[in-house]
Amino acid sequence: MAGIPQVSLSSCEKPMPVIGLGTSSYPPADIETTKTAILEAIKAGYRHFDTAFAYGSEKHLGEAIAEALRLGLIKSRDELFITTKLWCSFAQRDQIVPACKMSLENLKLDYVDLYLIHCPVRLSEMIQKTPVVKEIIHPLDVKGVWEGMEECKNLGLTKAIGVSNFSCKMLEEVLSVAKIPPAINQVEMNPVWQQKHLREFCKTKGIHITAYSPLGANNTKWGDNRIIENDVLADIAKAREKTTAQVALRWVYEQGVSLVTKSYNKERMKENLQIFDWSLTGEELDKITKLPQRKGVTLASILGPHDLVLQLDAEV
Ligand SMILES: NC(=O)C1=CN([C@@H]2O[C@H](COP(=O)(O)OP(=O)(O)OC[C@H]3O[C@@H](n4cnc5c(N)ncnc54)[C@H](OP(=O)(O)O)[C@@H]3O)[C@@H](O)[C@H]2O)C=CC1
Ligand SMILES: O=C[C@H](O)[C@@H](O)[C@@H](O)[C@H](O)C(=O)O
Repeated sequence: MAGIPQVSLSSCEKPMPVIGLGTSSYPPADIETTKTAILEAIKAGYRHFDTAFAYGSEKHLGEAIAEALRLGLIKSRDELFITTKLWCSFAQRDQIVPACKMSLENLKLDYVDLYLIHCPVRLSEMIQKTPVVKEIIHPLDVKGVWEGMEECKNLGLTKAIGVSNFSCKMLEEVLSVAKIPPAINQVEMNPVWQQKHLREFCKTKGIHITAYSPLGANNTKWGDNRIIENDVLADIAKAREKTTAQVALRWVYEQGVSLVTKSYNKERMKENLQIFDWSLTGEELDKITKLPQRKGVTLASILGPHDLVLQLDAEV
């Protein structure tokens, strides 16, 4: 296996491996399954893990890290790049540092490498089960929330801060108040949702993009088989003796972004790492660029089709 390339982020001294293992599983996996998968992933070479308060996988990941250290799979926690996310129910100035500390407690870590605002809305109730009723959805107080995120970084609770599911418009708002600009915007991106406009915008602002659901989140309630069963990708895969998943992941990587993809299957997680010692031809890239575009994960499909949510979806 070729080594995993790394990318440097703004305002962060630690580089990030360009591929990370996602830990949002459907249906939510139990602790043993998750721990076993993460340990297998570490053995396979993964060093970057993506979790969120909302996934309920922080504790599982924390236990897996502790076990990996006990087993000597890694010598130090510093060898890992760990991302977690501020849930919308804690998206208020004075709740952010405590929410970050709660995640660190779940993870049994002193710091995370990256802390992201999960979604550009605030929920006025502690709720993890979605969709939610419209009365509890509110616009984000961008200034207050970003100050809270900056405080997390200044306190050393996280090495870098960023956002997720933010449009160009929302990013402009963050940039207009930020002392520390967001290092990352984590968004859905794959061959059928290529995010050209957002990518161009982020490039000019020095914000790195991480692609989530690069395989279209097949077999989850928020995704489908539009990538895994895409004929164009399948034809390229056949001709190149790769899998459709590898073609999709390689395409994402070749766009200069990083990616987080989830597999708890030992063979598939290894398969997903085998994308760094070959490349797509100009003709193959061209065919993929021309694929019809359709957003898969909308905020409305998660939070419910409420006015504010639909408005935010329309901005992306
Ligand atoms: N910030 C945000 O709002 C969001 C962030 N994320 C993050 O991104 C991560 C990845 O995105 P996710 O939505 O999980 O979707 P992915 O596109 O990574 O797809 C995951 C699904 O694909 C399957 N799979 C994995 N590898 C292969 C393969 N080689 N061939 C066929 N099927 C495969 C997995 O099943 P199996 O395990 O059985 O292999 C799983 O069902 C999440 O886990 C989460 O950490 C995701 C959504 C939103
Ligand atoms: O309800 C569905 C799931 O929890 C979904 O909201 C999350 O997995 C989200 O897509 C994410 O990963 O950030």
